[in-house]
Formats: sequence, structure tokens, C-alpha cells
Amino acid sequence: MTSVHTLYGNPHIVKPSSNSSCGDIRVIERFLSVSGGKLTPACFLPFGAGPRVCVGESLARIELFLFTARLLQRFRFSKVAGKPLPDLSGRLGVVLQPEKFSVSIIPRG
Ligand code: HEM
Repeated sequence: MTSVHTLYGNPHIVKPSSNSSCGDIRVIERFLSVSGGKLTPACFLPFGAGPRVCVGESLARIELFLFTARLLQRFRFSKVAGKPLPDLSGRLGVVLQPEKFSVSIIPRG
């Protein structure tokens, strides 16, 4: 199984200044080109690679898109006054998990 965390943290693979690298995994803009187009860094492998690559990738991508779009359509997400923004360093488990944080979720009218 491909260790995605090791792959992203390896300085020999990750070249932050290059468009073909993953760079800092906390920087979402790494998926955008200078002109605003979509970029997929060559080392971005959340579904693994090679003969054991995830067979559910297409389904997972559709589900994630619909799930996220529906949440954003129906709710407004915002920072809670007086509470800090989420710590983006993450906690390493089977996957990199966020530390607990507060967020305000209000149904859209
Ligand atoms: C966000 C969702 C998902 C992620 C991040 C994910 C990620 C992965 C990864 C990293 C592997 C291992 C690849 C390797 O061994 O190198 C894998 C394997 C696999 N995934 Fe997923 N997966 C997701 C969703 C799904 C879904 C929805 C299905 C089925 C409907 C699925 C079915 C499988 C199967 C059957 C394998 C084993 C493939 C094999 O060993 O030949 N996955 N997945």
C-alpha cells in the first residue's frame, strides 16, 4: 500500500516550487494554476497507485462532490467568534485527522 503521508512529507519527492509537486498539503491553492485552471500534482495519490489502486475512486469522487455540494447549498459555515481557526498541522492516524475545532453551521434561508 502506498503511504500517502510519507510521500507528501518526503523532501526528495515534494518540490514546493514546482507545479508537478504536491507542495504543502495544507495549501489548497496548489491545485490551481496561475491562470486559475485545475492542476493535479503528479504525487497527489489519495487513492494509491499501481496494480492495487483504489477501484472505487470514480464513485468516491462523485460521492464527495455531491456530499460537499449539498452541504454548501444548504448550510452556511463560518468561524465561531472568539474561537481559534482550525489547527492545520493534523493528527496522524490511519489518515491525517484534524484536531477538534468549533465551527458555526447555520441553515441557509
Ligand atoms: C475517499 C474515498 C476513498 C479513498 C481515499 C480510498 C483510498 C484507497 C486506497 C489508498 C487504496 C489502496 C491502494 C493501494 O493499495 O495502493 C484503496 C483500495 C481499495 N479501495 Fe478505496 N478509497 C476510497 C473509496 C472507495 C470506495 C467508495 C470503494 C468501493 C465502492 C473502494 C474500494 C476499494 C477497493 C476494493 C480497494 C482494493 C483494491 C485492490 O487491492 O485491488 N474505495 N482505496
